[in-house]
Amino acid sequence: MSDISSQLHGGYAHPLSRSWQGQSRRITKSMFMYPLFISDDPDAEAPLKGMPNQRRWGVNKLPGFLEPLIKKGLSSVILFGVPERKPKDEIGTLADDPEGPVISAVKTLREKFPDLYVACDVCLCEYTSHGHCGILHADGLINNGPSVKRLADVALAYAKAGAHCVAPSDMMDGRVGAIKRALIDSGLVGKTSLMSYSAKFASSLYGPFRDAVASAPAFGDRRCYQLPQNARGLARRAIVRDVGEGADIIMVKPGSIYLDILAEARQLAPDHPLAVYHVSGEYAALHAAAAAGVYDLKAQVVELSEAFVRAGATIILSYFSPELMDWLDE
Ligand SMILES: NCc1[nH]cc(CCC(=O)O)c1CC(=O)O
Ligand SMILES: [Zn+2]
Ligand SMILES: [Zn+2]
Repeated sequence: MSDISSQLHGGYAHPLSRSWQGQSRRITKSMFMYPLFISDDPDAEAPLKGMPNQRRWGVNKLPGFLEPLIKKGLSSVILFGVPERKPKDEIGTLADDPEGPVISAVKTLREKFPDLYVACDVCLCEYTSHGHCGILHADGLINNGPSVKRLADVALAYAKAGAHCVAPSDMMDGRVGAIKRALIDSGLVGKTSLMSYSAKFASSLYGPFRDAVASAPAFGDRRCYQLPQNARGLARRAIVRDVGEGADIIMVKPGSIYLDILAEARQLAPDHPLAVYHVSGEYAALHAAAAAGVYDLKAQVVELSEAFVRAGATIILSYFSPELMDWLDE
């Protein structure tokens, strides 16, 4: 009954997650999941310097911003919290603050937009004083055990608040199994999808995101937990591991320059929805290149989306989601 491998319902509890179980070769609006930065200032609508057209949104401003996009066909979002008012600490206490940005936004969005699929990124780096994705040993190295326990608590708090999907991006070993176990033990496993950032590489393409959420590590880097750029083998092992630990959706990140890994993920997890994260650095670079006349932005974004789908993606996390709701009508 409570075995991890027997839990399938959470992966298709929502009409949208049911649609992702097919493997369309065509780009559709329902493939796009829009990443949103949520401030703890409820009235924020602050432009982000490295990411044209993106903002840090306060909970009060979010419904007005999203309503027209949902009317045009936006069907899913993924939330990242940005605490600007309360102090960060060593263990990321603010991550599951009941009055914090993510939990408030989940509740608001579930109430205002009953059909919208709401995913929550699960990580500690936005909330820790040191900016790392887990809890640290005294010597500054990642302490995997307590990190996994803390991340499972955070994921559970988001699921309890109403998230359709929890998505751990921290890269600790064993967190997918721990989160699945927490969902089973709390009775939420049948309605909450678990999307794992399985093959997330230590990339130079995350800079604009780290500026947006103020999550750059205060010292060191993330190379001891995110995957080495050359690591095809580790990526394959992580994908297989996360399938075994009960992930409902597998993700590869970044997108464009990891298409080979995406195609491998499709082979290794042929029966799972497969997500690709078209990350902040890719987004910023596309805007810069289009502004320099290298190509037409829409043409290039649609071409890239074709490439993601051709390689096997069924879900695309993209900051271009708002534009795509128009472009895919044309
Ligand atoms: N856990 C942090 C996290 N979650 C998503 C991104 C990057 C997303 C983007 O660049 O758009 C990052 C940055 C990082 O790992 O440093
Ligand atoms: Zn992180
Ligand atoms: Zn290490």
